[in-house]
Amino acid sequence: MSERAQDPITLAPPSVIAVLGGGITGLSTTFHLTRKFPNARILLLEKSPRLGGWMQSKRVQFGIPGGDVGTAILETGPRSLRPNSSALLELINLLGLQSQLITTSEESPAAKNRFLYMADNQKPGLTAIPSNALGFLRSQLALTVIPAVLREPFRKKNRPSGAEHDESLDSLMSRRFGNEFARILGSSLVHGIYAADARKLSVKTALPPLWMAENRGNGSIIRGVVKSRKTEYPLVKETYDTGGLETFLKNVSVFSFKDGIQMLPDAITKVLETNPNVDIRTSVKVTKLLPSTKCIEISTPHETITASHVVTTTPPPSLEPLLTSPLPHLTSNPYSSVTVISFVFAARPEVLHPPGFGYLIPRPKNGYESDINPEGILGVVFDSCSLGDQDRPLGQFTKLTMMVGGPYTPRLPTLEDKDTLTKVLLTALERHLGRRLPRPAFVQISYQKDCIPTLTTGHLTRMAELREALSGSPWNSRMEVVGAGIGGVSVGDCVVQGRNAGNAWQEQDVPDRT
Ligand SMILES: C=Cc1c2[nH]c(c1C)Cc1[nH]c(c(CCC(=O)O)c1C)Cc1[nH]c(c(C)c1CCC(=O)O)Cc1[nH]c(c(C)c1C=C)C2
Repeated sequence: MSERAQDPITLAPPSVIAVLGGGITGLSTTFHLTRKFPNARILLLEKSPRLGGWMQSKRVQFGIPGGDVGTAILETGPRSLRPNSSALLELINLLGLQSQLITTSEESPAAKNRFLYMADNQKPGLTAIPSNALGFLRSQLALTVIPAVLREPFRKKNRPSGAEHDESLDSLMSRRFGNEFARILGSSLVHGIYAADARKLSVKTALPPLWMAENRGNGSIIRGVVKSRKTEYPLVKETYDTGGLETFLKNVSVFSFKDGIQMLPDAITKVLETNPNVDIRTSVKVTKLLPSTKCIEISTPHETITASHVVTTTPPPSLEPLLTSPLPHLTSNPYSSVTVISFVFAARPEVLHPPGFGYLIPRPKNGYESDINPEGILGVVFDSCSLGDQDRPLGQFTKLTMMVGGPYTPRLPTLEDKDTLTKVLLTALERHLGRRLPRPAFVQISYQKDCIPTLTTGHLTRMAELREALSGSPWNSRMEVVGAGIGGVSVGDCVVQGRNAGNAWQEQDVPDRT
């Protein structure tokens, strides 16, 4: 592929598009751009040697009693997907991945049973989060949840001045349901999705239905939930080519693929590799982006590439140092780092833990620096319950994953001292599960640095300002900035951003501002 944009005049469709970043957003972007602009040449640049970003699955082998060998898929990033994103289902359909799906039914214990580990309790232990109102009556959480929910509709409207446009999830939950409710349920939810502190997360970005329910209910979330929400949703619905996957996944809670979640980026890569208009380059570090009226020059240590258009999918903080013309708010959001520890035990799951999704640990009463939960454990996923079909021999061993870090500063041995670290974490796991555990047959530890952005209060306003800056000089709408740090952290959010990338270039190009 020639490095010069063939037709870099304004009012022309993109001729050479550079996509920066080869994670799920970059791959989805490239995939959809090839469909949108079949005549454009597309260059995908990734700084690391591999594509797929945080989606990384590995099949490991280990000994099981009787001298046999077991095999299991271990994930270091997202491990399962929810069927609530039409863009994701469409991508799976277009890639022909249906036959590779493994699913967890909504009726299975993995979907129904979720637990909290209440580290602050006098007798700490796992507590089930009830799945219905009746369940709460008998739950340990009854005293926190039931009065809070019953009282909420009668609490005065209390959104404070200064929070008219956004506030943290913790702040909204505390105002409406009380501090304990927010600490226990709000913090756990945010640990499980963002590995972050709910006191920093923008509720309007992360949980817009909650924010809208309060508006609709004239100050009460419960009243808002009960009230019709017809008027808030767009009347025109996008159409997605899902090939009937919605029906196939109708009663499915989560799903993955036979060889793990990495099958998704791998399948996109395979399709792109056969497209003569696509050039994928890994281990290429972009050092500078220089916009002009007609193109954007992309510098790497070895060459300068001229693109008519650019989509950058890398984390916004890593985009900032590349820019010769600054863009606002790229460094506004902090990122969470998580240590992911996968354990495989040569014992059946029902012997080691209750059937279910796993458990989350709420923020300690005295904060993240307190002595409660010194290991900084955010939660543990019982993978065998939802993803056991990936492994052999079926049902004969237990796979679970512990997540550590996020807003905590874990007091733990270093990663280099794997044996001691494993021992400390196993002791904590035994404490949580209230039982002795056998020696693990396999342990994998991986440190995921800056893997999830915390989209902090005011995020949506900042992103509107960023878009505004990109539409003006010198970028003139030639560059789009997308990805988890911009448009949402779920895999569905990343895929939909890739699907929408370049939509503005389709209709018309920007007027010449020279
Ligand atoms: C590395 C740890 C991660 C934690 N959260 C995420 C990662 C990669 C990202 C994430 N997890 C969930 C979502 C929402 C998905 C959606 O709404 O469609 C996101 C963006 C939910 C979730 N949390 C856990 C699981 C198994 C899932 C389902 C999706 C997935 O596989 O990621 C478990 C879990 N994740 C984290 C913790 C601390 C945790 C504990 C039980 C952090």
